[in-house]
Amino acid sequence: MGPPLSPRESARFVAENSRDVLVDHEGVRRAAELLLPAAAAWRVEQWKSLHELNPRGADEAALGWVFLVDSLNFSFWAEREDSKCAVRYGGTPYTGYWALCAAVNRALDQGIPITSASYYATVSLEQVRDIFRSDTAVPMPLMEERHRILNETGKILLEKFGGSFLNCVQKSGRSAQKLMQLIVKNFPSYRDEAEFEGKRIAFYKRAQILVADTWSVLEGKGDGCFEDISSITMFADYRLPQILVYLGALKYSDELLKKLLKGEMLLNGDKQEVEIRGCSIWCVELIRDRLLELLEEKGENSPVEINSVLLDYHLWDYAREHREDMKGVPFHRTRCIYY
Ligand SMILES: Nc1nc2c(c(CN[C@H]3C=C[C@H](O)[C@@H]3O)cn2[C@@H]2O[C@H](COP(=O)(O)O)[C@@H](O)[C@H]2O)c(=O)[nH]1
Repeated sequence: MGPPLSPRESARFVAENSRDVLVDHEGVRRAAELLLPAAAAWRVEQWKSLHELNPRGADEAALGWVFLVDSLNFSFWAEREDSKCAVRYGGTPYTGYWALCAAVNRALDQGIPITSASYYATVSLEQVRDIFRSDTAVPMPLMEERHRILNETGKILLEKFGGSFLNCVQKSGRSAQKLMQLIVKNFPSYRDEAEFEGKRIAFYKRAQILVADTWSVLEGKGDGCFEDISSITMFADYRLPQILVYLGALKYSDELLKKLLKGEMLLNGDKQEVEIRGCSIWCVELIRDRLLELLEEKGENSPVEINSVLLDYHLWDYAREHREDMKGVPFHRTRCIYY
């Protein structure tokens, strides 16, 4: 089997052959109109200014933080919405993805060098359980997998990149695509691939968000000045499909919706799981295209930066802020290390 299709081509192929998930083109246009006012204000600097747990710096340590966090950036959803893992940091309880960031910052404050490859390459399961411990009775999911990934990833970073993700970034020669390929080639836990209708496809969600967070922590400057950042697609997680359905840009068949409302699990790689993820990526590509058209029509001359990364970030934050309103729309439950 040859190399997989790129995430964008994989998304197009899935959307063209999907049966249980549909991109609603009228919904795409409405979503773009709804997002247009906010889109004019999107800036790469918001990754820091809007999120207090993200690193302030743009140095090697900040890159080490991003690499560690994105190596563990998966599967935070709780079996029951009313009892979930939470990590208190600076007096605030954080849940989901933010619980991971809070636990990393808590460890660093306690003098545990959790972002150093020489540490996490040999960290023990007991130490990992303690570092990522929840302040509720519900632990963070997939703790054993997180431990295995820390050891595997740390060892590879030491062997191939001198223990520094900055070295990996510098090998990419300011190309987002080259950095993504370096990541999936060298780090097995990032190989988010599948088979669909006889073709090998790839969504590379964690590799793409790692490239995006690298671009963001470096504020699009120096080693992070990727001239092809616009070629990175949205990150196919379990939150974005939920908000795309909520906005009416994505539609599920009655059969699939019934399954999700019952809370049935989908296996990573299942046909319906691939359709949800692939159609979500394609849907965001189309919303991005429509936003660019609308800005063109408006003759918007302010230096607006519209790409799928900033659109994804905004939709993800929007989903977090509108959790209550979105309660009626189910997210798909898949337990895996890829998203
Ligand atoms: N598509 C997309 N998926 C994202 C993120 C983020 C956070 N990204 C950084 C970028 C902006 C902020 O500044 C953050 O620093 C996490 N996730 C995914 O969501 C899920 C966790 O959800 P919940 O259980 O509700 O916390 C899980 O699969 C996680 O991998 C994103 O931005 N886009």
